[in-house]
Amino acid sequence: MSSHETRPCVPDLKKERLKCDFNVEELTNLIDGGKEKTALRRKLRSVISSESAYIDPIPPEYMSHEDQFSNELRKTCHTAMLMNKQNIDIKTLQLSKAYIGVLKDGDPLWVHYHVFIPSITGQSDPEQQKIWMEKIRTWKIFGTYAQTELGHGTFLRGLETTATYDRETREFILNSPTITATKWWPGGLGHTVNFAAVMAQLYVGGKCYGPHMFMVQLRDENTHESLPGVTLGEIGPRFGLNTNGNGFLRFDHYRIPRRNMLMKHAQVLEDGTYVKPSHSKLSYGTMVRVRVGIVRDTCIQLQQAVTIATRYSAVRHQSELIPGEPEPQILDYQTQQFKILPQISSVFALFFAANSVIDAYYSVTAQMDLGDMSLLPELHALSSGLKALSASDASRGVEICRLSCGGHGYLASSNFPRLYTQTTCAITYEGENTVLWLQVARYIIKSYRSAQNGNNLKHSVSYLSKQPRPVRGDLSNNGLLEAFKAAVFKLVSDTEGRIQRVCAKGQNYHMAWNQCSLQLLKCAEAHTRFYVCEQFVRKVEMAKGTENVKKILKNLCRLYLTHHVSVNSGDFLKSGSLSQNDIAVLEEEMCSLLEVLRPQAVSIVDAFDFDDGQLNSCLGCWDGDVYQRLYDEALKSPLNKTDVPEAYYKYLRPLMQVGLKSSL
Ligand SMILES: CCCCC/C=C\C/C=C\C/C=C\CCC(=O)SCCNC(=O)CCNC(=O)[C@H](O)C(C)(C)COP(=O)(O)OP(=O)(O)OC[C@H]1O[C@@H](n2cnc3c(N)ncnc32)[C@H](O)[C@@H]1OP(=O)(O)O
Ligand SMILES: Cc1cc2nc3c(=O)[nH]c(=O)nc-3n(C[C@H](O)[C@H](O)[C@H](O)COP(=O)(O)OP(=O)(O)OC[C@H]3O[C@@H](n4cnc5c(N)ncnc54)[C@H](O)[C@@H]3O)c2cc1C
Repeated sequence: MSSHETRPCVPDLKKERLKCDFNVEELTNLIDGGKEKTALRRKLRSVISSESAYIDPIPPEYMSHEDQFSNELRKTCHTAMLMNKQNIDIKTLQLSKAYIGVLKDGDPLWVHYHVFIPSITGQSDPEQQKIWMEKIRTWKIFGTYAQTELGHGTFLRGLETTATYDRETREFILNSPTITATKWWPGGLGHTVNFAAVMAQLYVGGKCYGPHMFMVQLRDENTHESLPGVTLGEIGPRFGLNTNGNGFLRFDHYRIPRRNMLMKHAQVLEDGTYVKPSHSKLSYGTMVRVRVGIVRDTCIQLQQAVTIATRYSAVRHQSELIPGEPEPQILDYQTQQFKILPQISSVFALFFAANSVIDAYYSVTAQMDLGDMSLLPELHALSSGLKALSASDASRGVEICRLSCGGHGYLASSNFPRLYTQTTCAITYEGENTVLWLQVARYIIKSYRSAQNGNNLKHSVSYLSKQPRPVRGDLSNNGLLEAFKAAVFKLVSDTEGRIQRVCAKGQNYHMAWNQCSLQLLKCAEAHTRFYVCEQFVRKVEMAKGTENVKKILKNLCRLYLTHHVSVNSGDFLKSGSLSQNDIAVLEEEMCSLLEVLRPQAVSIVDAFDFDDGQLNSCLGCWDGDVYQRLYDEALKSPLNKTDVPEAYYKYLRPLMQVGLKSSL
């Protein structure tokens, strides 16, 4: 039973919480990664929530662009100070969910912590790390990751910023030769950071060696003024995340010492000798790491959205289910359950997938540190696929949750607009999704061809070694996983065959690839979906705990499988791995799972254990007092300060006084 049950809430939510048939705390512990982690998160949360510095003076929606930025910078700097004072590692805070809700619409130091620091630790040699990390630790250096330019974000070989080695002075000269070479987007670049890890084309002795990373000071450490040869600014309001301080940067023949090239993997020696890395894509390592982290971040954003939608759906009553009877909770409508419960199952699918890709990341990078690069392509494909799938599933999920709350979901005070802009931008940043899907497809097609040539495949693509033969009519979890394999195999073999046919007609391979790219996208998504399903099934099989928690996990897993079979039924039918009758049986099972899970829905989202401050939503509060909160929040609008606004006297009254001249 829920440990929160005694806290006051509206009768609808009380009734829901009384239906709970599992240990909510146990599920919370599972999601946190153990009892100790739950305790640590709550301890951190109590530190955070007792800080008056985190209270916004007015709702940020009513602040100017400048004030919003300043307010969030104030809070993020306060956090650094606070963690220092409390002797808490800031990374521990950020990796627990405790910090959620403090920063409302971005964090000017997010890229510093999550992209810049990993670049320094992952791309510089031990001596460089020692110097820079000490300055980072003592807050002398705040940095960003400056890669994207006005002209190119995706195609890194097309970047135009140059870093030319001057053997005489032993310096690199950074230059932005064109307008399109302007660095554009890096978080915090505008007015926050004083350093950047800059991706630039390395030139030595007139030869281009491709994109490499450089540590570049941009602002004076004392005055914070931009240094001569550096032009900086902010890029203006965005769709969301308006306080991330995204900026632009131009170099005018700006000189940095030779040792400011990040030299863990490649080096330029004093005499200009270029020492190449053991793998040409090692300088892209930061992106792999950040993509892995995005799976977890988007999962947490979806947790917030489903918590809001589920609680609201238990409180909201609308229409009649049975004529003449009282209006039911909207959660009783099957269509509403179908909006929300698959999103809850998605949270768990992403949660298990995030854990497995994080494990894979650490084991592959440990192997790479010993010089074995063989698993890098697998890690690249896995991290790219899971980043793309998690960002698009979470973003779609948040939007479905918003829609499930009707009109009130459209209010800023529901917090859906912010959750949506946070998840949808993850589709774009750190590798645009389509582009990443095509990277996954490249790996799958290459693997499939290798198998066709008699080689044995390993890891996530091993099932492409030979045609899977699922047992007809086996609709168990393992049976469905076999059906998935067969469906993906068919998609991949058909697509590869089509590429070959297009080539046979005289088209070159690259054009054939482009002509088949819609199918390639499908292959990539289906392969990654299969991976997520497999992880879900295996992790639930291995889960320890009480029977009732295991039952919840099993039902959610089954809902995830049946839902995705239903959505992609055409692929299963085409491959012959499932029959029409199988699909019908599974869809019926999916509907009964909605009914089975519905009474537990509120308690499952309670287990995500967000407090009201974190959800920041009138619709998702613990006590369900939705209508009073909506009303109170509306009263905060500056327009409500006066009965008759200034704009009436300026515009509406003169118009009303003139009146219509004719009766047109
Ligand atoms: C309320 C509080 C909220 C707080 C804030 C919340 C959120 C945060 C907000 C903002 C976001 C923050 C950060 C975002 C940071 C960024 O976006 S940084 C910029 C990221 N940019 C990208 O990701 C660029 C995408 N492009 C690429 O990754 C590559 O260029 C490419 C498209 C993959 C292709 O590269 P290219 O050099 O052209 O390679 P090519 O196509 O020639 O392929 C060669 C082979 O290399 C393989 N490969 C490519 N990448 C990698 C890699 N990373 N690792 C390993 N291998 C790689 C590729 O598959 C090819 O292999 P083959 O064997 O030849 O097939
Ligand atoms: C909120 C936010 C924060 C960011 N933070 C940073 C940061 O801190 N540092 C940084 O360096 N960058 C940052 N970026 C930039 C981000 O990484 C890029 O925007 C992203 O990688 C996409 O690149 P692009 O903008 O050039 O898009 P484009 O590549 O121009 O994409 C436009 C369209 O073209 C399509 N397309 C492009 N190439 C192909 C292809 N090969 N095949 C098929 N279709 C293709 C895409 O699918 C897309 O539909 C940020 C962006 C955002 C939105």
